[in-house]
Parts: sequence; C-alpha cells; structure tokens
Amino acid sequence: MRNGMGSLDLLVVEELSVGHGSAPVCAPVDLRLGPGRALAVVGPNGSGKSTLLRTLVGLLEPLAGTVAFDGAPVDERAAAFRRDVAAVLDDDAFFISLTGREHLLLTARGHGVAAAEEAVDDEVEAFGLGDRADALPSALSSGQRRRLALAAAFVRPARLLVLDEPERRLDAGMRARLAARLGSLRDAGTAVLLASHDADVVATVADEVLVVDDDACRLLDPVEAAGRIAEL
Ligand SMILES: Nc1ncnc2c1ncn2[C@@H]1O[C@H](COP(=O)(O)OP(=O)(O)OP(=O)(O)O)[C@@H](O)[C@H]1O
Repeated sequence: MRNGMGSLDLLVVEELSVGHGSAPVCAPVDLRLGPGRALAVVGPNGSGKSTLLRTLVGLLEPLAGTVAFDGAPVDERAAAFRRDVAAVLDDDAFFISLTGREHLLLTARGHGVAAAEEAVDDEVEAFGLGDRADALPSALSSGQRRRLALAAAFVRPARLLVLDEPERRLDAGMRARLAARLGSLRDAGTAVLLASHDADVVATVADEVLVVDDDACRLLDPVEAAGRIAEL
C-alpha cells in the first residue's frame, strides 16, 4: 500500500501475535509504517511494548502472523536489514573495553559513513557526552550510557529507527532535544517506531499511536491518544 508521501510502506505487520512462551502478551497487532512516518507504541508497564518491538526487529519469533520489512520477512541476520534498521532496545549492549567514542566510530565506519570522525564529533556534541565520550561505558552514569546508545543509532544512516522508551533516564532538556531530533529525522524521510511513556515525546514525534492492550491493540491519532497516554 502507498502512504501519503507516495512511497511504499517499509514495515508491514499483519495479525502479529507476540510473547515469550506460547501465550501472547497482548492482542494481535496490525500496522504499517512508511518512510517519513512515525508510530508510537504506548501501554502500561508489562503490556507488551518491548516484546512487540523485539519481534518487529527479528529478535523474537512471532507466535503467529507476519512482519515484513521492505517487502521481505524480517531477518535480523540479513545484511540489508542490518544496514537499513537502527534499533536501541537496551542500553547495556557495549564492549567493556571500548570507549564511547570508539563505539561510535566503529558504528559509523561499519555503516560506511564517509566522514566518520566528524559524524562522531557531531553526535558527541548533540548528546552532551563531551569528554565523557572517552570513558569506558562502565565509567558512565546510566543516563550517559543511554545517551551513548542513542548516539550510536544516530551516527549511522537508517531507513527505520526503532527505539524502546528512548526518554528513559534522560533529563528533561535532553528528552525535548531528542524528541525534536526524531521529528526532524521523520521529516527527512526516516521511518520512526518508538515505545514511550512520555506524552510530550509522543506528541512531538508520532503521526499515529498504537495502544497495546490485552483485548485489542488499537491505532489512534495523536490527539485521540493524548488523554490515554496521560493515564498510563
Ligand atoms: N524474557 C522474558 N521471558 C518471559 N516473560 C517476559 C520476558 N520479558 C518480558 N516478559 C513478560 O512479558 C510481558 C510483557 O513485557 P514487556 O517488557 O513487553 O512490557 P512493556 O510494555 O515493554 O513494559 P514496560 O512499560 O514496563 O517497559 C510482561 O508480563 C513481562 O513480565
């Protein structure tokens, strides 16, 4: 299906059931996400947002239903999928002996960024890492580790950005800057999928909101969803 920007949907999810054993953690999900669009996944603690995102990026097998990225079933081992999709799901996925800056350089170079050093400097600046970029991850605060994980997703090109509660452990100023940046990326054509508990982040970034629930997972527009998010 073509979306409002005249492009093919990147992510197509049909009758998707997700869970860690045989029982689904929430009702089945149907959604489509195209370039230049942003979808927020909301719901209370334990409703299944992270389980859904992990399934969408191929880290968990669907219990039923399908997930396709760019017309093919999701396979996180496929080079094209790894090239096109940047995900920040956890913030403890670091090499213990590489500094923050070294992680960012590795990521930028691994994804073919031409001026990798400059791109890394830009993200160090944007995420306020400053001289802490030369520390090992174990010597960073939890918020600084979060910033580093996010910087690693921004330092490389991606067609789809998947973020699990990106606001977690960020201070108010950084939350607002992150939301603004996600909005700019979306406007520049990246597809953005994020789980969030932050009504301001959702209002700034999302064109559409998926409310995850046991009975039914429903797609709402951000205005309809605003009251609902405030309750969660
Ligand atoms: N590795 C796991 N093995 C078994 N059950 C799990 C696992 N991870 C999560 N669960 C369970 O799956 C359900 C959904 O959890 P999930 O982490 O997807 O929720 P969430 O909506 O992301 O919650 P939160 O807002 O707290 O981050 C919960 O009941 C949780 O306890």
